[in-house]
Amino acid sequence: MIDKVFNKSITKQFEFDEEVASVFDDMLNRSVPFYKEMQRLSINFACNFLNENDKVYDLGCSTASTLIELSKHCIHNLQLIGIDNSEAMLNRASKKAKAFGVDINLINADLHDVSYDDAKLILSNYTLQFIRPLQREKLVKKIYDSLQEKGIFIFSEKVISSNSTLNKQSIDEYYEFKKTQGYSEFEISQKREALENVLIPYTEEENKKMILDAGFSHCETIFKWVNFATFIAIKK
Ligand SMILES: Nc1ncnc2c1ncn2[C@@H]1O[C@H](C[S@+](CC[C@H]([NH3+])C(=O)[O-])CC(=O)[O-])[C@@H](O)[C@H]1O
Ligand SMILES: O=C(O)C(=O)Cc1ccccc1
Repeated sequence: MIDKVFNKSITKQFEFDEEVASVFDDMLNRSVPFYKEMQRLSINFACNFLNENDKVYDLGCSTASTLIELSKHCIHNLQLIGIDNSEAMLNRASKKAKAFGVDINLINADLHDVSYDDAKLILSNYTLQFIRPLQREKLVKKIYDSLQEKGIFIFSEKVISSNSTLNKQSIDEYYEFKKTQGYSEFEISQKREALENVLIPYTEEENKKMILDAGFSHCETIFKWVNFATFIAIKK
Protein backbone atom coordinates (compact mmCIF):
# COMPACT_ATOMS: atom_id res chain seq x y z
CA MET A 1 0.00 0.00 0.00
CA ILE A 2 1.09 3.56 -0.77
CA ASP A 3 2.13 5.80 2.14
CA LYS A 4 -0.32 8.70 2.51
CA VAL A 5 -0.03 8.93 6.32
CA PHE A 6 1.04 12.58 6.34
CA ASN A 7 -1.32 13.73 3.58
CA LYS A 8 -3.80 14.87 6.24
CA SER A 9 -3.33 17.17 9.25
CA ILE A 10 -1.54 15.33 12.05
CA THR A 11 -1.36 16.53 15.64
CA LYS A 12 0.29 13.55 17.35
CA GLN A 13 3.94 12.50 17.42
CA PHE A 14 5.21 9.84 15.01
CA GLU A 15 4.24 6.33 16.12
CA PHE A 16 4.75 2.85 14.66
CA ASP A 17 1.02 2.15 14.81
CA GLU A 18 -1.34 0.19 12.55
CA GLU A 19 -1.59 3.02 10.01
CA VAL A 20 2.20 3.34 9.64
CA ALA A 21 2.71 -0.44 9.64
CA SER A 22 0.19 -0.92 6.83
CA VAL A 23 2.25 1.26 4.44
CA PHE A 24 5.66 0.78 6.05
CA ASP A 25 7.59 -0.95 3.25
CA ASP A 26 6.55 1.78 0.81
CA MET A 27 7.34 4.50 3.41
CA LEU A 28 10.84 3.17 3.99
CA ASN A 29 11.60 2.70 0.29
CA ARG A 30 10.48 6.25 -0.49
CA SER A 31 11.88 7.93 2.68
CA VAL A 32 15.32 6.38 3.04
CA PRO A 33 17.58 7.18 0.06
CA PHE A 34 19.04 3.98 -1.43
CA TYR A 35 17.25 1.87 1.17
CA LYS A 36 17.46 -1.28 -1.01
CA GLU A 37 21.16 -0.75 -1.74
CA MET A 38 21.87 -0.16 1.98
CA GLN A 39 19.99 -3.38 2.78
CA ARG A 40 21.88 -5.30 0.08
CA LEU A 41 25.23 -4.07 1.42
CA SER A 42 24.30 -4.86 5.07
CA ILE A 43 23.41 -8.38 4.00
CA ASN A 44 26.54 -8.91 1.88
CA PHE A 45 28.85 -7.68 4.64
CA ALA A 46 26.96 -9.79 7.17
CA CYS A 47 27.11 -12.99 5.07
CA ASN A 48 30.87 -12.76 4.88
CA PHE A 49 31.11 -13.24 8.68
CA LEU A 50 28.40 -15.88 9.16
CA ASN A 51 28.70 -19.64 9.66
CA GLU A 52 26.26 -22.55 9.94
CA ASN A 53 23.66 -22.09 12.70
CA ASP A 54 24.85 -18.66 13.81
CA LYS A 55 22.44 -16.53 15.83
CA VAL A 56 21.36 -13.29 14.12
CA TYR A 57 19.26 -10.61 15.80
CA ASP A 58 17.51 -7.72 14.05
CA LEU A 59 16.69 -4.96 16.54
CA GLY A 60 13.68 -2.99 15.29
CA CYS A 61 12.95 -5.60 12.63
CA SER A 62 9.67 -3.92 11.57
CA THR A 63 8.13 -6.11 8.83
CA ALA A 64 11.18 -8.46 8.84
CA SER A 65 12.32 -7.48 5.32
CA THR A 66 16.00 -7.60 6.23
CA LEU A 67 15.92 -11.01 7.95
CA ILE A 68 13.92 -12.48 5.07
CA GLU A 69 16.42 -11.13 2.51
CA LEU A 70 19.34 -12.33 4.66
CA SER A 71 17.97 -15.86 4.80
CA LYS A 72 17.51 -15.83 0.99
CA HIS A 73 21.10 -14.73 0.36
CA CYS A 74 23.09 -16.58 3.00
CA ILE A 75 24.31 -20.08 2.11
CA HIS A 76 24.14 -21.14 5.78
CA ASN A 77 21.18 -22.07 7.91
CA LEU A 78 20.80 -19.32 10.53
CA GLN A 79 18.88 -18.81 13.76
CA LEU A 80 16.96 -15.61 13.01
CA ILE A 81 15.48 -13.49 15.80
CA GLY A 82 13.54 -10.27 15.12
CA ILE A 83 12.68 -7.88 17.93
CA ASP A 84 10.23 -4.99 17.74
CA ASN A 85 7.76 -3.39 20.14
CA SER A 86 5.11 -2.64 17.52
CA GLU A 87 2.50 -5.39 17.36
CA ALA A 88 1.22 -4.02 14.04
CA MET A 89 4.72 -4.39 12.51
CA LEU A 90 5.20 -7.90 13.91
CA ASN A 91 1.83 -9.07 12.55
CA ARG A 92 3.04 -8.12 9.08
CA ALA A 93 6.47 -9.61 9.73
CA SER A 94 4.87 -12.91 10.70
CA LYS A 95 2.70 -13.04 7.54
CA LYS A 96 5.63 -12.15 5.28
CA ALA A 97 7.98 -14.69 6.90
CA LYS A 98 5.35 -17.39 6.44
CA ALA A 99 4.77 -16.40 2.80
CA PHE A 100 8.51 -16.58 2.08
CA GLY A 101 8.89 -19.82 4.04
CA VAL A 102 11.47 -18.30 6.39
CA ASP A 103 11.61 -19.36 10.03
CA ILE A 104 12.03 -16.26 12.25
CA ASN A 105 11.56 -16.04 15.99
CA LEU A 106 9.62 -12.74 16.29
CA ILE A 107 9.67 -11.18 19.75
CA ASN A 108 7.38 -8.34 20.80
CA ALA A 109 9.48 -6.47 23.35
CA ASP A 110 11.30 -3.27 24.11
CA LEU A 111 14.92 -3.54 23.00
CA HIS A 112 16.06 -2.82 26.56
CA ASP A 113 14.12 -5.75 28.01
CA VAL A 114 15.48 -8.73 26.04
CA SER A 115 18.88 -10.38 26.03
CA TYR A 116 20.72 -11.08 22.80
CA ASP A 117 22.50 -14.20 23.97
CA ASP A 118 25.40 -15.57 22.00
CA ALA A 119 24.83 -13.38 18.96
CA LYS A 120 27.20 -13.60 16.00
CA LEU A 121 25.53 -10.73 14.20
CA ILE A 122 23.28 -7.96 15.44
CA LEU A 123 21.57 -5.79 12.84
CA SER A 124 19.72 -2.60 13.53
CA ASN A 125 18.83 -0.44 10.57
CA TYR A 126 17.33 2.98 11.36
CA THR A 127 16.24 2.05 14.88
CA LEU A 128 18.82 3.36 17.40
CA GLN A 129 17.79 6.87 16.29
CA PHE A 130 14.48 6.30 18.09
CA ILE A 131 16.17 5.39 21.40
CA ARG A 132 16.81 8.34 23.71
CA PRO A 133 20.47 9.28 24.28
CA LEU A 134 21.90 7.63 27.46
CA GLN A 135 19.49 4.72 26.89
CA ARG A 136 21.06 4.40 23.43
CA GLU A 137 24.59 4.25 24.86
CA LYS A 138 23.37 1.65 27.39
CA LEU A 139 21.80 -0.43 24.62
CA VAL A 140 24.97 -0.35 22.50
CA LYS A 141 26.96 -1.56 25.52
CA LYS A 142 24.47 -4.41 25.89
CA ILE A 143 24.84 -5.21 22.18
CA TYR A 144 28.63 -5.33 22.60
CA ASP A 145 28.40 -7.58 25.70
CA SER A 146 25.99 -9.98 23.96
CA LEU A 147 28.13 -10.54 20.87
CA GLN A 148 30.49 -13.49 20.60
CA GLU A 149 34.19 -12.79 20.09
CA LYS A 150 34.65 -11.39 16.56
CA GLY A 151 30.90 -10.70 16.49
CA ILE A 152 29.54 -8.01 14.19
CA PHE A 153 27.13 -5.13 14.66
CA ILE A 154 25.73 -3.55 11.49
CA PHE A 155 23.48 -0.52 11.89
CA SER A 156 22.14 2.41 9.91
CA GLU A 157 21.20 5.85 11.14
CA LYS A 158 19.96 9.19 9.95
CA VAL A 159 22.87 11.50 10.84
CA ILE A 160 23.41 15.23 11.23
CA SER A 161 26.44 17.40 10.47
CA SER A 162 28.21 19.41 13.15
CA ASN A 163 28.64 22.13 10.51
CA SER A 164 25.41 24.15 10.43
CA THR A 165 25.76 25.20 6.77
CA LEU A 166 26.29 21.61 5.63
CA ASN A 167 23.54 20.44 7.93
CA LYS A 168 21.06 22.82 6.36
CA GLN A 169 22.14 21.80 2.87
CA SER A 170 21.78 18.12 3.78
CA ILE A 171 18.21 18.72 4.97
CA ASP A 172 17.43 20.58 1.72
CA GLU A 173 18.94 17.74 -0.36
CA TYR A 174 16.88 15.20 1.59
CA TYR A 175 13.68 17.18 1.00
CA GLU A 176 14.45 17.33 -2.72
CA PHE A 177 14.88 13.55 -2.60
CA LYS A 178 11.49 13.15 -0.90
CA LYS A 179 9.86 15.31 -3.56
CA THR A 180 11.29 13.06 -6.28
CA GLN A 181 9.67 10.17 -4.41
CA GLY A 182 6.25 11.79 -4.80
CA TYR A 183 5.85 13.34 -1.34
CA SER A 184 4.30 16.81 -1.28
CA GLU A 185 5.75 19.72 0.71
CA PHE A 186 2.78 19.38 3.08
CA GLU A 187 3.51 15.67 3.71
CA ILE A 188 7.23 16.40 4.18
CA SER A 189 6.66 19.16 6.74
CA GLN A 190 3.96 17.20 8.60
CA LYS A 191 6.27 14.21 8.98
CA ARG A 192 9.14 16.44 10.03
CA GLU A 193 6.99 17.84 12.84
CA ALA A 194 5.75 14.41 13.92
CA LEU A 195 9.36 13.16 14.14
CA GLU A 196 10.55 16.13 16.22
CA ASN A 197 11.97 14.82 19.53
CA VAL A 198 11.13 11.25 18.46
CA LEU A 199 13.93 10.65 15.98
CA ILE A 200 17.15 11.98 17.55
CA PRO A 201 20.09 11.75 15.11
CA TYR A 202 23.76 11.84 16.10
CA THR A 203 26.64 12.93 13.88
CA GLU A 204 28.67 10.22 12.16
CA GLU A 205 31.51 10.94 14.64
CA GLU A 206 29.17 10.65 17.67
CA ASN A 207 27.94 7.30 16.39
CA LYS A 208 31.51 6.02 16.02
CA LYS A 209 32.48 7.33 19.45
CA MET A 210 29.47 5.58 21.02
CA ILE A 211 30.56 2.32 19.34
CA LEU A 212 34.22 2.55 20.37
CA ASP A 213 33.25 3.64 23.94
CA ALA A 214 31.14 0.47 24.21
CA GLY A 215 34.31 -1.59 23.55
CA PHE A 216 34.20 -2.37 19.83
CA SER A 217 37.67 -2.49 18.28
CA HIS A 218 36.68 -1.16 14.87
CA CYS A 219 33.89 0.89 13.32
CA GLU A 220 33.58 1.83 9.69
CA THR A 221 31.04 3.62 7.50
CA ILE A 222 30.20 1.23 4.66
CA PHE A 223 27.58 3.42 3.02
CA LYS A 224 26.60 7.05 3.14
CA TRP A 225 24.20 9.27 1.21
CA VAL A 226 24.24 12.83 2.59
CA ASN A 227 22.54 12.36 6.01
CA PHE A 228 21.93 8.59 5.93
CA ALA A 229 24.74 6.25 6.97
CA THR A 230 25.40 2.54 7.49
CA PHE A 231 28.12 1.36 9.88
CA ILE A 232 29.83 -1.93 10.61
CA ALA A 233 31.39 -2.50 14.03
CA ILE A 234 33.61 -5.44 14.95
CA LYS A 235 34.20 -6.96 18.39
CA LYS A 236 37.75 -8.16 18.96
N1 LIG B 1 12.42 0.70 22.12
C1 LIG B 1 12.09 -0.06 21.08
N2 LIG B 1 12.00 -1.40 21.23
C2 LIG B 1 11.67 -2.21 20.19
N3 LIG B 1 11.43 -1.75 18.95
C3 LIG B 1 11.49 -0.42 18.75
C4 LIG B 1 11.83 0.48 19.79
N4 LIG B 1 11.84 1.75 19.28
C5 LIG B 1 11.52 1.64 17.97
N5 LIG B 1 11.31 0.34 17.65
C6 LIG B 1 10.96 -0.21 16.33
O1 LIG B 1 12.02 0.11 15.45
C7 LIG B 1 11.54 0.15 14.10
C8 LIG B 1 12.22 1.32 13.39
S1 LIG B 1 12.10 1.22 11.64
C9 LIG B 1 13.29 -0.04 11.30
C10 LIG B 1 13.35 -0.49 9.88
C11 LIG B 1 13.84 -1.91 9.72
N6 LIG B 1 15.04 -2.18 10.50
C12 LIG B 1 14.06 -2.23 8.26
O2 LIG B 1 15.14 -2.01 7.72
O3 LIG B 1 13.08 -2.69 7.62
C13 LIG B 1 12.96 2.62 11.05
C14 LIG B 1 12.19 3.77 10.64
O4 LIG B 1 10.96 3.70 10.57
O5 LIG B 1 12.86 4.79 10.36
C15 LIG B 1 10.01 0.23 14.18
O6 LIG B 1 9.44 -0.95 13.67
C16 LIG B 1 9.72 0.42 15.67
O7 LIG B 1 8.53 -0.20 16.09
O1 LIG C 1 10.96 10.40 6.54
C1 LIG C 1 11.69 11.05 7.26
O2 LIG C 1 11.50 12.25 7.39
C2 LIG C 1 12.84 10.50 7.96
O3 LIG C 1 13.48 11.22 8.61
C3 LIG C 1 13.30 9.09 7.90
C4 LIG C 1 12.28 8.11 8.31
C5 LIG C 1 11.92 7.16 7.38
C6 LIG C 1 10.95 6.24 7.72
C7 LIG C 1 10.37 6.27 8.99
C8 LIG C 1 10.76 7.22 9.92
C9 LIG C 1 11.72 8.15 9.57
